[in-house]
Order: sequence, then structure tokens, then C-alpha cells
Amino acid sequence: MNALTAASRNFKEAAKLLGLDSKLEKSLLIPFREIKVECTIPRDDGTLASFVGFRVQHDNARGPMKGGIRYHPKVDPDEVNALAQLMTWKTAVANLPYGGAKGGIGCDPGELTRSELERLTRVFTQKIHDLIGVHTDVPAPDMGTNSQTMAWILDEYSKFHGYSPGVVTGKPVDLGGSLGRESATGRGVLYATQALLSEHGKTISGQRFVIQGFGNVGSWAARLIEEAGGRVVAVGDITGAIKNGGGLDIPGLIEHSSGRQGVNGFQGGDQIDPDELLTEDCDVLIPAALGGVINRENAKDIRAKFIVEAANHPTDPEADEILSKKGVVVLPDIFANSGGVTVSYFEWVQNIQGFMWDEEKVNSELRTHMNRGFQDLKEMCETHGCGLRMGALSLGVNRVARASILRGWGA
Ligand SMILES: NC(=O)C1=CN([C@@H]2O[C@H](COP(=O)(O)OP(=O)(O)OC[C@H]3O[C@@H](n4cnc5c(N)ncnc54)[C@H](OP(=O)(O)O)[C@@H]3O)[C@@H](O)[C@H]2O)C=CC1
Ligand SMILES: O=C(O)CCC(=O)C(=O)O
Repeated sequence: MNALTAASRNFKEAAKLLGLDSKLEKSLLIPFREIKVECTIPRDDGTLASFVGFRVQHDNARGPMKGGIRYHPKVDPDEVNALAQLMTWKTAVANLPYGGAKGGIGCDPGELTRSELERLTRVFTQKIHDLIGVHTDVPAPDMGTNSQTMAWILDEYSKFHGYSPGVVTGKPVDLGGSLGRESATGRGVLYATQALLSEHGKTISGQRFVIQGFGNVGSWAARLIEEAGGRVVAVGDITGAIKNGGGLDIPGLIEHSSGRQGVNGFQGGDQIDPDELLTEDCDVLIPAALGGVINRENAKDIRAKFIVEAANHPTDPEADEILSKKGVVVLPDIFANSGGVTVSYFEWVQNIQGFMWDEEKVNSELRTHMNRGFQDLKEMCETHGCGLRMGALSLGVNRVARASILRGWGA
């Protein structure tokens, strides 16, 4: 199912649960602004290459819009729109003073050299600099982008507006980035998983985990889960998938997969078909790569008892129904991966205050936020007698609706 159709279908169900006025419902669904820009750069060999970049600013009722920028060949306007919408509900679930946005450029970052990526990022920033800002819209990394990408955006933006570290988060610590931001999404996934398992009388220790995606989020989640006593029995990325029932050596796998090598060829396990990774036997499945990977084709074959959505929209609504009938508990993306944007908020606060926190404070505030978010989510599920996805969505949508009404934008 198309990402936007899926996100809108879930939103409408939450709006119905909350009894939202139909005009407010419509205004919450339509994005505040959609930006599409052409980015042409010279390649290193002197030829020209053109790319299309997007930034969808979905909603700003609760504060400046916030969300990552993705570099991936499959970036398309509908998906960016869906991801921007999810950011609005996610920042509200985490109770951060932000709205939601998302951006992306349709490109394969693995095919571009570092200097080509820098030129592309700078051209994209030139085209959108008037529409982002510390108090309007604050980008961050997502798939295919990282702290270096944020450093280039910061530098290009600052040429037009003066030095502005708070215009992006997830930047290098040397440029005002926060300690703990790089690991934050994976760490938030750990805290969210601990909260969920504890509800079911379990701990991380002794559980078997399968993780799809071994980039920033997947590798940090794997590392922290292993440190907490979990057994990561299979991992996959674009290059392949690897399995070891006794538990993979995660530091070894991180070392092996660094650079552009990926997990393929790692000797500490058996290679498996990446298409079978999601249906491997395990206790907790963590999708941490693309959207839409759990769908009506494979949902019936999932063997995990719990799914913790580190990726954005990995499960489409048809799969949700199948999983719910099977008794699989799905912890939804807008809560499970909110550790990233939460520490982005801490970074932005530090930039505005001009005062840096130590990493212990960042991690302990993150744990407090994740635990509070889980309690809020549970209360919403109890109030509405619904599952975790509807609980999270109705929590987020309700907070945004209340802010919209208070600002005089709704009935
Ligand atoms: N970064 C953040 O702070 C946040 C990220 N997220 C979400 O988490 C997910 C991962 O993001 P992030 O870790 O930052 O991105 P990265 O680019 O760092 O890593 C993405 C990973 O997914 C793998 N991958 C790509 N395509 C496939 C595929 N078809 N099958 C299997 N694996 C694949 C990549 O493999 P390879 O490297 O070999 O290409 C890589 O291991 C995304 O959905 C993102 O939106 C959510 C919240 C915050
Ligand atoms: O850190 C941020 O601002 C946003 C991260 C992001 O894009 C996401 O949570 O999906």
C-alpha cells in the first residue's frame, strides 16, 4: 500500500476514535507547505546531473516543524508527505514543542562521491533556505544522510542568515551537535523495547532479536540490545543477511560492515536469504530500514511475538490487521523511534541556550522521556480500548488538534 494512503487511513481511524470535527480533520491532514526543487550539480567528471529534492512541512500548530532529510533512490513526493505527517504525530506523542516535516532527494548516495554529495546538499539548501530556520523548520539526518550532511546544510544556510547552529540537528559535536544524538534513535528503541517487554513480564536479557537495516538506527539498536543481554540472532541490510542462533558478535559485525561493505560476507554466522529475514524465528523483530516491508504478503509468516518499529511506517495497515489477529504486539514507529527526534530537541535547546549537556544527562533525559511517552500511550489505549498503534496516533493527533483549536485554527 502506498505510504500516504496508509498514513492517511490510520490518521482517519484515529480522528474517528477521537470524534474530531470533520473540518479540523481535513485541515490536520493537508500539509502546511510542499516544496519541490530541481537540484543540478556538476559531477566530478564535469558532466551535469539533475536531481529532485522535496521538503514537506506538514504542521506547525505545536511549534517549529521538525524532521529528517533522506537521500534514497526511492524518495517520492507521496512518501515524503506521509513521513512528514508521521513526524507531526511523533513530536506530539513525545510531547516536544514541535510540528512535523520531512525532506528527501531522489538519489543513490552510494553512487555519488563525497564532493558530489556536498554540492548536491549545498544546492538543495540554497533552494530551501528561505523556508527553513531555527524557529520555522529544523532538518535532521534520516536514511542516506548523516552529521556531515547536516554540517553542509548548516554552513550553506549560515551564508544567507548568519551562523545558525540551531537550524539543523544531528550535526557534528564540533559544530554544536549534541552528545548522544548519533546513538539516540537506537537507544530510544532500546528504552521503548524495555518498557514494552516489562509490561509483558519480560526483560531484554534472554530475548532473541532480528534486525532489518544495519545503518545508524539498526547498528546502534543491535549494539545496545546486546549490551543489555539480548541475543541478536539475525541481521540484514541491502547487501544480504546473516544469522547465528547463538547470537551474532555485534561489535565484530559493526567493524565488518563499516564503510560500504555491509553485512554480507561476515564470517560469524550463516548467510540467509534477505527476503526471509523478517520471518525468521525470534522474540522481537526490529525493522530499521525502509517503509512498507511488512505487508499482506509476509505478515502471516512473521514468527516474532513483538515488532518494535525502528523504521518509519514499516508495517502497512493490512499487515497490522493480520498481525493483530495472530496476537503479535506491534510497538508503532511514532513512539518506538522517537528517541532520535527527542535528542534532536535536546540539541536544539542546547544551541538556543548556548550551553552543552554531558552525555549522561542526554541519555538519562531520553530515558525519562521514553518512559513517560510509554505511560501516556498506555493510558490512551486504556481510555479508548484500542491497540498500541491507535493509542499512539490518537495521543499525537489529540495533542495537535488541541493546539490547533487553542490557536484559533479549528472549531
Ligand atoms: N536516523 C534517525 O535518527 C532516525 C531514523 N529513523 C528511521 O530509521 C530507518 C533507518 O534509518 P537510518 O538508520 O538513519 O538510515 P541509514 O541510511 O543509516 O541505514 C539504513 C539501513 O537500511 C539498509 N537498507 C536499505 N535498503 C534496504 C533494503 N531494501 N533491505 C534491507 N536493508 C536495507 C541500509 O543498507 P546499506 O547501508 O547497505 O544501504 C542500511 O543498513 C529509516 O526508516 C528512518 O526513517 C527514524 C527515526 C530517526
Ligand atoms: O531528529 C529529527 O529531527 C527527526 C528524525 C526523523 O526524521 C524521524 O524521527 O523520522
